[in-house]
Amino acid sequence: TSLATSIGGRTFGNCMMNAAGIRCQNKKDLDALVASSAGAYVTKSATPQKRAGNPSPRMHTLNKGSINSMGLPNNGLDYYLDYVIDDQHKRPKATNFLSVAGTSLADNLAMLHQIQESEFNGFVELNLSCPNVPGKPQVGYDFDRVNDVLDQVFQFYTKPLGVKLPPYFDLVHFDQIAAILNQYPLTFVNTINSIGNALVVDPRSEQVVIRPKGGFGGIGGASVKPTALANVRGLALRLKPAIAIVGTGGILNGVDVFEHILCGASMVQIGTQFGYEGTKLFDRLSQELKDIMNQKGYTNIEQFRGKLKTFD
Ligand SMILES: CC(C)(C)CCc1c(C(=O)O)[nH]c(=O)[nH]c1=O
Repeated sequence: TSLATSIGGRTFGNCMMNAAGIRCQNKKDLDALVASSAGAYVTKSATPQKRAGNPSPRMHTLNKGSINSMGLPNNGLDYYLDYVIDDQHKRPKATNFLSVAGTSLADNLAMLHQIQESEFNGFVELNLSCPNVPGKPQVGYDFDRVNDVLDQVFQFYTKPLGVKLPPYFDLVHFDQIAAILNQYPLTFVNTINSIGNALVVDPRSEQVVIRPKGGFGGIGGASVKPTALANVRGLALRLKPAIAIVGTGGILNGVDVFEHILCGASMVQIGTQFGYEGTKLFDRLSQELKDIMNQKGYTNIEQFRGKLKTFD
């Protein structure tokens, strides 16, 4: 039973990896991912310079979930670029993911130019949940802006690149974002990022649970799985086959991985649950997925990827 997958002509021994932002901010975290049974790793979304991020408490644990407003704490692009290039020398057959989230278009373009000129040969994951011009929603919810960003990026960026999308909740939005993405030579689309600007209240203290943004933050974990599966499926049905789908959101068990793949995901990412369980999560999920595949008579994921049935 093989959990291998391929994206953009690269093969991965395991179709599971971490989601950007969780246990991937420093060398120690990334080394643990390299040593784990995860098929790849992605680095914490990078900005040009190191950032401290928001004041704590900025992440709160929920029952099987999380809310966060971290504020992009990261060690800066140079730190992650050095790490992935060093790792690529050590493990030339592996494909590493480098996440980028500039707080402006200029920052994103500057970082992508630097990566383009470097010897990095892995995948860039461009985080489109990054902020936009004031008065506008995040880039991922401003379709003209998405088009503009990708148009400018692909004027010069020739290495494999994917985008990390926020969740959409309207079928017309699936149509609109897919129509834009299909115009570009994207290697993958990663869906979903946390469900933005949720609010968790502690009825005992009568207070919100995180400090930044008056308590508003992104939700991850079990409660987002139906939205995540809808976005994986909605985009799988609309994107050209050359654009692979990375499924993220609500994965706690092997059956959740199976469902993401059934909806069309070629790779899955785990955030919240990976945060709680650490890298042994990948051993557990791999065994659980293999057990499900054995019960169903599948020997590889291509046999069921995207094969979700409807009633008609
Ligand atoms: C939300 C941003 C801070 C603009 C990007 C980084 C990010 C964060 C974060 O660093 O707060 N948290 C998420 O759940 N998803 C993200 O993409």
